[in-house]
Amino acid sequence: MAAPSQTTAATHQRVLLPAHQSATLAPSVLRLPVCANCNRARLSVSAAAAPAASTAAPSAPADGAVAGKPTVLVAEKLGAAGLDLLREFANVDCSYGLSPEELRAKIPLCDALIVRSGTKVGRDVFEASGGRLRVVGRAGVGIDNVDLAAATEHGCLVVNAPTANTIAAAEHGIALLTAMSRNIAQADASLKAGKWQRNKYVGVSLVGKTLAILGFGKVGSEVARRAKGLGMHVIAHDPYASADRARSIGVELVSMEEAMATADFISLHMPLTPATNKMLNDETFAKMKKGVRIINVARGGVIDEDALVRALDSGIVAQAALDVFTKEPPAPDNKLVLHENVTVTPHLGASTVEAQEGVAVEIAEAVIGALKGELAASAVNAPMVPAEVLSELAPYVVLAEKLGRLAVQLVAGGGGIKSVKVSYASARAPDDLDTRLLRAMITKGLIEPISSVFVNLVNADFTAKQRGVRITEERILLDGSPETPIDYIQVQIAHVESKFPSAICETGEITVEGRVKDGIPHLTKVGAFQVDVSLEGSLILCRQVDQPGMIGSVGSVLGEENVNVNFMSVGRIAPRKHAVMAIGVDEEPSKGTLTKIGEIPAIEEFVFLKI
Ligand SMILES: NC(=O)c1ccc[n+]([C@@H]2O[C@H](COP(=O)([O-])OP(=O)(O)OC[C@H]3O[C@@H](n4cnc5c(N)ncnc54)[C@H](O)[C@@H]3O)[C@@H](O)[C@H]2O)c1
Ligand SMILES: O=C(O)[C@H](O)COP(=O)(O)O
Repeated sequence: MAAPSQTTAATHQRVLLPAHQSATLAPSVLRLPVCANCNRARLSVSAAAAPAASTAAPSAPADGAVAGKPTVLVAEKLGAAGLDLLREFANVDCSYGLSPEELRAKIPLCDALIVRSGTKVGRDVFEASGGRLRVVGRAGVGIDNVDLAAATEHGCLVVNAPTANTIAAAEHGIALLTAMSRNIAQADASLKAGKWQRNKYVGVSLVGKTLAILGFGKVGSEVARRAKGLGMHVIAHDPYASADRARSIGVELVSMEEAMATADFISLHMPLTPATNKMLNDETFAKMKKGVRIINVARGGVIDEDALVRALDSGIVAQAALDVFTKEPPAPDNKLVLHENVTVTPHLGASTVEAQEGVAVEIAEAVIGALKGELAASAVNAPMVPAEVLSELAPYVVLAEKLGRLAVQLVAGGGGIKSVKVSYASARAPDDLDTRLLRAMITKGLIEPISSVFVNLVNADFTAKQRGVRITEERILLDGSPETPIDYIQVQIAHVESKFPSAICETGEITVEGRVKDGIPHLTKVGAFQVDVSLEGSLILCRQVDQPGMIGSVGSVLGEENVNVNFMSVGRIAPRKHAVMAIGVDEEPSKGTLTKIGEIPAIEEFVFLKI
């Protein structure tokens, strides 16, 4: 018994077509999404899936490069262990300190780009790449220097190295905290200048003081642990952090207001986003305890730097210790850098030998995995689909793409597709079935045959929305065992005519439905007609008067032309009325063969579909 359940409106888009994407796209971008060797999930950004890199602008390998290997441009210094890993798999071009123009000139030759925080990877870079760039690896945490929207629009995966520099950043935060509170940098400079100023550099103690951590993520929580070890009272503000996790390390989560009002020290550890941009400003400084001390190893942009100068000058903020700046490097006359109550370092938070080796390996593995087509655990702009889930969904992924391909080929006329409904029939609870990947593959199947756009998991929703295609998803809850993830998938296109009118069901939509049988995707319904044909090779759909000899007539036309039939199935409404015959063929029949099929008297309509 079937009961319709939730309907989810997916948001979708029309793509800004990167110049490269010619009609020579690899025909099937995502084959089997699980690597036979390592059983790890594969994502369709692999070399085989690449949008015709060879047709993209210049692609000759650089000097010493091996043809056929992907090219990785490393634009900022990366640890040796990471470079070694990259060189085993790719041609590696280490070009540090490129100007924006030089980067744009090189990027059309590159499949992947690795940067730290010093390289801006803006829309111009993706546009200049001509579509060849498939992965941007950020060798570190913050991805505010990468234009994620542009990356997504160009189907380019962005991965980062989220864990390897956490401890280094936390240690640097503690180093700045202690150095600031004891005036280490100022006293060092004074002594080196020949002065002995013991009275000037009296510090403040940390024990018993309140430290407010803003951003209780990986770095923030490690700073908290260490500060507790120094005897500080630690509170934290983070709208998304778990109170249990905070409690487990003896930290109380508080409101922003409470953090402002009670902290003697404030340490910043949130990402730079539109919401955190200039989060500390005149208004927030005014709410702080007079004489507060600020530490920032997050991003310069989370502080309004002019407001901080004013707060320092007025004495609201006694001292600040900054590793990061809105503009890096800051201008030589930057007032904060020159302020006597400010301790500065040139973005050194991640700069330990250990962290840089770790980050290099972490990002090299992520980039190689992404180039191989594996789903990256640290993908920033693609949905995370755990490998186990992907492995289970593998045959349905193939089915989803093929149903999309079939459905779109059944559309007649140039009105365009506006509305697609996808129904997943399953005995699984809605929360237990992740359909993002299937939706992406249906989108790929729907869009690639009618455009030169390369669709992958990264840009599927964007591409559909850009093309004005609204895709809604529906779950049909079935009774039965939830062991099989999906019983059938149905794709319906509304408000269009069909070149095979029998594909339009009673409610007016082009309808195709499929199931996975023994691991093979099958087409099981066209319009109102039940059929059963495996989705391999190509497909001929015929509507005919149900009468003896039809299979033989069509079969012999195909046989005469040496077209091998791999599957045949007839679905009919009632005996001797109308029937739909679905014929799977290994070879593409010639036009003449198709004309001959059309001339068989009982055939009322037919269509040839490439799967
Ligand atoms: N200086 C350096 O060299 C260096 C090194 C590593 C990380 N970082 C920076 O440190 C920051 C934190 O890194 P991480 O690895 O801990 O990241 P993370 O994602 O683990 O933690 C960030 C935390 O900030 C929280 N957050 C988001 N918006 C917030 C808001 N409005 N108010 C309060 N909290 C908010 C999130 O919920 C999350 O818990 C990032 O900006 C990163 O770029 C700098
Ligand atoms: O976000 C980060 O990981 C840090 O800011 C480190 O940046 P870096 O790689 O430029 O040192």
